[in-house]
Formats: sequence, C-alpha cells, structure tokens
Amino acid sequence: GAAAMAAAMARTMSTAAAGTPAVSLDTINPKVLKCEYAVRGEIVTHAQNLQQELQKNPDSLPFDEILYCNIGNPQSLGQQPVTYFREVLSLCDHPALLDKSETHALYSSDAIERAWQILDKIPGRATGAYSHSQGIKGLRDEIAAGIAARDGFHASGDNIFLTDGASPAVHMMMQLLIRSEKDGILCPIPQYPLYSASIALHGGSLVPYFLDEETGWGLEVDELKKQLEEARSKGITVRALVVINPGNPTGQVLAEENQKKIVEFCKNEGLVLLADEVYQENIYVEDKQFHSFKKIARSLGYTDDDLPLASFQSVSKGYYGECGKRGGYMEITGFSPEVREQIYKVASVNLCSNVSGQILASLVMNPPKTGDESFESFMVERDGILSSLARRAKALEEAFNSLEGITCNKAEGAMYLFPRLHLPQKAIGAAQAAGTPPDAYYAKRLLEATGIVVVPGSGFGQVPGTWHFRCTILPQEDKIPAIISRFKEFHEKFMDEFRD
Ligand SMILES: Cc1ncc(COP(=O)(O)O)c(CN[C@@H]2CONC2=O)c1O
Repeated sequence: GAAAMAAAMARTMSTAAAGTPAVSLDTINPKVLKCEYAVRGEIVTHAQNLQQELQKNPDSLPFDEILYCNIGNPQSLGQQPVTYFREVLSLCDHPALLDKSETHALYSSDAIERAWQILDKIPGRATGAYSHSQGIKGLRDEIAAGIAARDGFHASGDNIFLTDGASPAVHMMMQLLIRSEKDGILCPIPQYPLYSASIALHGGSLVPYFLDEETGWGLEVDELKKQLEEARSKGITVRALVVINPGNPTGQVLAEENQKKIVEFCKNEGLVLLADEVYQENIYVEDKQFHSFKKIARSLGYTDDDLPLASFQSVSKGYYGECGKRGGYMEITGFSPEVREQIYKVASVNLCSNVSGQILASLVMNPPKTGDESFESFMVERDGILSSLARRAKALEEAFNSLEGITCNKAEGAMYLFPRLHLPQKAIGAAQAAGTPPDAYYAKRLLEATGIVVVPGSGFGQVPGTWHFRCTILPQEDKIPAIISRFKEFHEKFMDEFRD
C-alpha cells in the first residue's frame, strides 16, 4: 500500500543520496544484458566513429566514405521507394488533397481511387486515430485477400495482426510461448539475431539446428530431429520451430519437398511453426520460387485445426524496402480461439501499430494489377529493383568466390551473402592475440582498410571452428565494382600478411 510505497521511495532516495546510482549494469534485468543484436553491434559503432573522424578531417583514413553493408536497409543506400505506394500513402496522410482539383495533375487516377477505397475502410477516414488492436479490419481483409491470391488457399482477416514491422510480431510470439528457460525454440544456425535476442529477452532457451553449408545451407529434418531429441534429453520443452525462408544471412530458398517434410515434422512433434517470410519477394534464381508455409500446410491437407502456424511478413524487404515505415503482419492459424484471444490481449496493450505501416502492408499484398493506370510504371520500378538486386548478388558472389581462402554459397534470395573465410592459422593467432573472434578481427581490419562494414559470422552463429561474415547486396549497382576492387585489394594484402 501507500506506506510500503513511501518506504520504498525513502530507500531509493537514501540510496541516491548515498551516491550509488539507482540503476547500474548489475541492477538491470539480466535478460537485457544477455541479449545481443550484431546487425547493429560493435563493428557498426566503430564504423560510426570512423565516419565522424572522416567528417572532421577527410584525409585521415585510406578511404573517403563508409559503405554500410551490415544492414538490409535498401533506401539508406539509395534505393527509391515505389511511386504508387508513396502516392497512396501521401493521399491517405493528407486526405484534404483529394478535394483539390490540382491533385489530379499530380497523382495517378488509380492511386487517387485506391486512397479513397482505403479511407473508406477507416472509421471517419481518421488515419490519425488509434485503430483496432489487430489493425484496421478492412486492411486486414485486403491482406487476407492478397494471401489467398498468392497461395490459392483461404485466408481470414481475423487471423491477421498488423505490426510495426515483423520484429514486434516475433517478440509477441516469443512472449506467448516462452514460460521459462525450460522452454526451447528451435532456431537455424546461422540465424537472424532477432531470434536469439528475443529468446534471451523472454528468458527462454535457443535450441540450435545447423544449416548445412555444403548443401547450399540445406535444412535437413534429421538435424531438426537430432537437436530436438538432444534438447528434450536435457529437460527442455521445445515449443516451436523457426524457419527463415528465404534465409537470412544465408540466402537459400527452400525446395517445396523440403518444406513439406518440415511441416510434417512440426505436426508429428507438436511444434508451433514460426515461418519468417519477409524475403518472399526476393528470389533471384530461376529454379526456385517462394512457397508460403501456409500454402504447403494446406496443400498437405492440414486445416486451421491441425497445425499452429505463425507467418511473418514485412514492408521492409522485397522490392519495396520501406524499413522505416514499420509495416508488417503476422498471420496466425491453428491456434484455439482462447489462445488467439490472449494474443489479441497482448497486442491491445500496445493499442495498435502505426496506421501508415498498416496501409503500406495492404498495398504490398495487393499491388497494382494489369489494367490499372499505374500497372506498367509500377512493374518497371519493381522489376528494375529486383533484377538489379539479382545482378548485384551474382557479382558479389563471383567476386568472393574468386578470392583465395573464401568460398561463398549462392544468394538464391533475400539480401545477403554469407561467405566463409578459410583463414590461415597465423590470422587466427593474431585474432586471439587481439582478443576477438577471427571473423570479427577480419571485419575490423576490412573496415579500417576500406570503409566497408560487414557483420562477423559470430553475430549469426556458425558451426564452431568455421568463420564467416555477412555482406548485403544493397549498395547501388554503380558502386559494386569499386566495392569489389577495394575488397579484393584488402583481402589479398590480408592473406599475404598472414599466409602460413
Ligand atoms: C529474417 C528477418 N526477419 C525479420 C526482420 C525484421 O524486419 P522488420 O521489423 O523491419 O519488419 C528482418 C530484418 N532484417 C534485418 C534488418 O536489416 N538487416 C537485417 O538482417 C529479417 O531479416
């Protein structure tokens, strides 16, 4: 009661008065301390420091700009937003524009029409109001229609939760499933460190399954089973399986047959399937295409009652790359109504996701169609971006593979390459002497010599004793040759310095 509160306040005051800080590293939540997110980790901080140095005196370093290849953030590297999406978003943000005659000279007629359709789904056309905690119903129905058109199977707007990017949706599912460190989540190694970070923040256990680099980062069900049984033998209750398809950082696109085995595995082992599909529109090879796990499950005859599945999508990737707009969703199927009610309750604590992101998610899942006035120009922008990404992926992959001591699997999809470093023993020794993992040592040396920022493989996890780094394929295409030549020059000097 009040007395206890007053006593606690008094104690806090006295602590502060005594000069010991009220909050210090040993008095914050240890789960926060345990959490790590290498995509914006220490190599990036070092790069930012170097950038400040460059600003102060431009000739201080052997390069004139920092090239951030650490994060899948296309528009920070010059990629342009899709015109149609921005037309509709801007009209929805300022509906008064729709009443002005000049607008028709500035905007395509189908963007104006689409903006009206969207505003008519929002009570009072109030894009500045809180929405339903799952997101605006009309937009969720639009997204469900887009999912159904993509997969050929029914989807319901009631199963959609619109979120500020896919990240909060992943946190929500970890929060739902993890009761203690005795609960485990099967995650790919290498993995996108949102997963290890979220599991740590929620006090669960990461149960690793290793992707097979020798088979193009293959996901073998035998490996899943082995890791599952090992975890269970340690008293871990494995709750869910995370699959990232296309893969980050590894860029593989799963074969349909493999996906069927994964769904059967989850069904047989009673696991929730967490399907991270944010790169579903980033496919660069002819012999693969994206199949959602929802489609795979339905094509195997599993219905809404058979398999708990959460599918994550985002507006941050694809050809749209609208990372800063914070749009995305999770489609949850196969959960009981009362469990879904609990997920809704947690979503309601944050009230709702931002409405612009909601609108954008509905546009991404229902882009212009043939016959729409914007269709041709939209397709030119879309195909231009995707074909350029494919060329950049191939150019960087070939460059890495051309170098002594580097092997690199093809980026079939997503936005990254994850080359393997076959480092000489002398380089390993130098890294140990510097007190850093060999791949982090290499990344730091690369940054200091070239200004190129990559993330060490240790930030994603890797088979012990192997070393990698992750490099995005995102610098604008005309910069790629310079990056390749700068990288080659550094790498050849590095190998000369440390060759055994
Ligand atoms: C596999 C995967 N899932 C989810 C997310 C979260 O995206 P949003 O919250 O923006 O929807 C990312 C972001 N990619 C990170 C960010 O940039 N580089 C990365 O590896 C991702 O790569």
